[in-house]
Amino acid sequence: MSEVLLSATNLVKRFGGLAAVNDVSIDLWRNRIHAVIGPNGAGKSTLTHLLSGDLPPTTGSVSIGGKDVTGWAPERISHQGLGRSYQKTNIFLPFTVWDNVRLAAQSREAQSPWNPLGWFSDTRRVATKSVATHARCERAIELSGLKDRRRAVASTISHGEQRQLEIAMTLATEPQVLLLDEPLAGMGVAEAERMVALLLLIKREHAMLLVEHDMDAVFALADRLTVMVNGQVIASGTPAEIRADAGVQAAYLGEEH
Ligand SMILES: Nc1ncnc2c1ncn2[C@@H]1O[C@H](COP(=O)(O)OP(=O)(O)OP(=O)(O)O)[C@@H](O)[C@H]1O
Repeated sequence: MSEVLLSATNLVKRFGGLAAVNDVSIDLWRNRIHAVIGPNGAGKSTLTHLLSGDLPPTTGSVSIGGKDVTGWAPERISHQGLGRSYQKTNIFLPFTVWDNVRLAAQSREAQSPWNPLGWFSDTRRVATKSVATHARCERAIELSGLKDRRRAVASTISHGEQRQLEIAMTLATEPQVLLLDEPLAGMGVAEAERMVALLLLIKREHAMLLVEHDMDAVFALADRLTVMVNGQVIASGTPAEIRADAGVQAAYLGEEH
């Protein structure tokens, strides 16, 4: 059954005189992908930072699972059920796929701030203690399609597999809501197709916000779209509604979509 897992209301983020996000409201539903599109500088990344707690909003509110999380720190919001991937990779390249996922899973349990190098020396002891962590890692790796690559060192896997690994690391924290910032960036056609299939699989159990410039992927994936320009929402609706919106065509999409 579909339900709203994250609700953002009238979010505003000002940087000095610039309103990078200007009165944006968005609901994320379980089993639905909500894509946010718009030209460079539209405010898409800033919006995801507001939802994850990486930036506090100037005004407006965010709730997750019905709980008001406005102004909470990112770690606390993560514990409330939000997972996010970043445009800039968080992968530790000298470590294996499995170790990266395990570190991400353990970040969920740690009391101290995120310090992966410190934890790494301790991982063997923690892993044997924590059957639940192990199971979470197994599931995240399997779901993200990396089962056969678990022992590979992250620096040796392909770019597309590294993006799958980021998804696995996010899933290992068992989020209800996923914020994905350009998961297809830099991918070739075959890698992009694999990632689209993966995201369709993952969405069944999650609410997902997708920021992505690859419009073929966006229109293949999104159940709803929000179009931002200069910090403001100029349109929001189904893919068919967005395709037919003359204002969106003029401002962003052009003729091909
Ligand atoms: N920390 C900051 N301080 C000042 N201005 C900022 C800051 N972060 C973002 N901005 C500005 O806010 C606006 C929105 O930026 P944002 O990165 O959210 O856009 P975007 O839609 O994600 O762009 P892109 O598609 O290029 O990633 C831009 O004008 C940007 O320069």
